Amino acid sequence: MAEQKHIRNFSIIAHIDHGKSTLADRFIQICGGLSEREMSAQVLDSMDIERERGITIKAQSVTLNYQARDGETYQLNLIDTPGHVDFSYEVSRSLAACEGALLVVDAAQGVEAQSVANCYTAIEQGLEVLPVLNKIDLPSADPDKVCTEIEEIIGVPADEALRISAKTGLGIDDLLEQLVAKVPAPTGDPDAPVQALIIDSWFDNYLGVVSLVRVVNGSIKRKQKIVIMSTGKSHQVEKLGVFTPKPLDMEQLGCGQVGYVIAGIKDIFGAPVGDTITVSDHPCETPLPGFQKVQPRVFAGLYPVESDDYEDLREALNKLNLNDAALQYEPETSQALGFGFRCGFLGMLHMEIIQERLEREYDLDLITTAPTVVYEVLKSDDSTIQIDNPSKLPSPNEIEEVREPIIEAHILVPQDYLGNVITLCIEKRGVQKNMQYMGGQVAINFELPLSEVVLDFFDRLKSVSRGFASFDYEFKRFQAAPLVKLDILINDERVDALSLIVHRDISQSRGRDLVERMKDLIPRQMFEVAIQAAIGSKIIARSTVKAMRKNVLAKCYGGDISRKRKLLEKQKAGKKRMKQVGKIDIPQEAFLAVLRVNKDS
Ligand SMILES: Nc1nc2c(ncn2[C@@H]2O[C@H](COP(=O)(O)OP(=O)(O)OP(=O)(O)O)[C@@H](O)[C@H]2O)c(=O)[nH]1
Repeated sequence: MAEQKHIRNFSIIAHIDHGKSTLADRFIQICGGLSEREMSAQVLDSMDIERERGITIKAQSVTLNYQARDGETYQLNLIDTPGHVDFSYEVSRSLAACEGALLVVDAAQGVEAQSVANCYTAIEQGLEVLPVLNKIDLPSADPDKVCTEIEEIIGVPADEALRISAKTGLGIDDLLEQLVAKVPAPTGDPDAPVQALIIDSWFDNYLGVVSLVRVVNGSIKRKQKIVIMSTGKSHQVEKLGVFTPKPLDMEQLGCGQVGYVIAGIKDIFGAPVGDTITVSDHPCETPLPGFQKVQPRVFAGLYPVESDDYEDLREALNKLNLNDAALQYEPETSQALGFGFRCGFLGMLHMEIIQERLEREYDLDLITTAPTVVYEVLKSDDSTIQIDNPSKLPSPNEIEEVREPIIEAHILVPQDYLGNVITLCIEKRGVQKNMQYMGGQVAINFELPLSEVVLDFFDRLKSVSRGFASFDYEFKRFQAAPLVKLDILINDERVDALSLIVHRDISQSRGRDLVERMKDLIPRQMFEVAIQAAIGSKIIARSTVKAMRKNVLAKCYGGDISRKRKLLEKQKAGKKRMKQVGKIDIPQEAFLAVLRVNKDS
């Protein structure tokens, strides 16, 4: 087991695509964690979806042994952090297990808003931050300029920043040396009562709950009785060890180490993230501080296409929630969609990922309603309520005012695209707060309604700046605005799952766009379908889906039953991700039509 003074716990902070995974792979290669063949796939991104989307979502760790130039062998624990703006809360979680962080900046792209935010988190948590310039092999790399940016925008000295190429391997040895020299060893007390922080937990069908922990004080041994402090329950440690990145079982996890603990916990809420583990024969008195609870910002309804899948959906959400504390859900019923869950997410990417995981890992077919933010409503009786579902907005005579969430966006953009970005923010009802020129980049702050940001702001920002602008945001306050509820009626029935809350000034055009788009999305039925948009009792737009001319079954002449069944099955397959509302089949796309309307308006 490594001596405490030879342990280095660190994370890599980087904006998406700046090369974090490539660098991690390079470390693993140099330290001999995997064979050439095993290196073929990037190892830190462990979930399928991550690999496909090329983004890192969940915190993972890898333990490496590095033989340094001073002749000593160091144990390097690399804790992975996600790079997308939706997941910044997971960054602070990973950083809590570290003494140092490598701030990796693409030497051709320069500093981006997300890495600024994450770097501040690292500094706040008292970590030693080492700036590193990556992709130095690219002809477009401008390391001097990027060094200036790091100093001006982030405010960390960059004169000793190493210039590396994670791709070619240039400078990686020097970087490992710098890491060992500058990142401090963990300071815990090996003789104190055990305190281990749960950084991540996930559910394994064979092993039960697997937790990634950072041993802060004392040490945990195999077979020992541990206690999960929040539940007070004790369990015997069956296995513990480190990821190399393959799991490597050990006899004990020493003070300062990061590794996994498996203690036969079958209850999926048995070892929550942020909780403290101690041992039963000599327990500690107080738990570690844990993590701040995160607030979901975007809400949507998730409904099984087949109502029989409801319990499976609940079970799947329970399991996902174990290592994704940001995911919130509670049962909800919709007149149109039946039984489902209202789920809270950090942002749109988070929502898409959860939906994909539910469908892929848990084999569920789901309908998602259009995402919405939380509104605060001051009612005429002076009470205040928060609503996360537009259909719950009280009727206008009960409402004194409706308040929407306002965020402050911090945007970094090269000067050439500044005009486009400002135009976009103003279109999204933004109010400019601040602007500062730094090197070739401009840092601007805008206050924006969150509802305008969650839908497509990120994509639009990328497209108007050719991918160069980056942003980060924080919640500011609720603010009154003239907001109204727009209802959609299908054949005179109000479909609660299609209601949305919009700004009064654009409600007319939004309603018209929406019914037009729905007309194209709802397939023809045996009868005419009228689609209407209404505000209160006033109809503001209407469109019609014409009746279908032919009946598929008519072809069967009522005779051949097997043929008929085949046709029906074919139809059923085509019906996937459709929901029958009344007598009408509505496809998934129609529920999300509002997202696209937003893009064009
Ligand atoms: N030329 C060059 N390309 C690099 C270098 N390092 C990484 N890349 C490339 O940059 C792209 C992004 O690298 P990744 O390592 O996947 O980026 P990442 O930061 O891990 O991205 P996330 O996992 O989404 O956070 C890949 O196509 C890499 O091959 C480098 O030093 N030089």
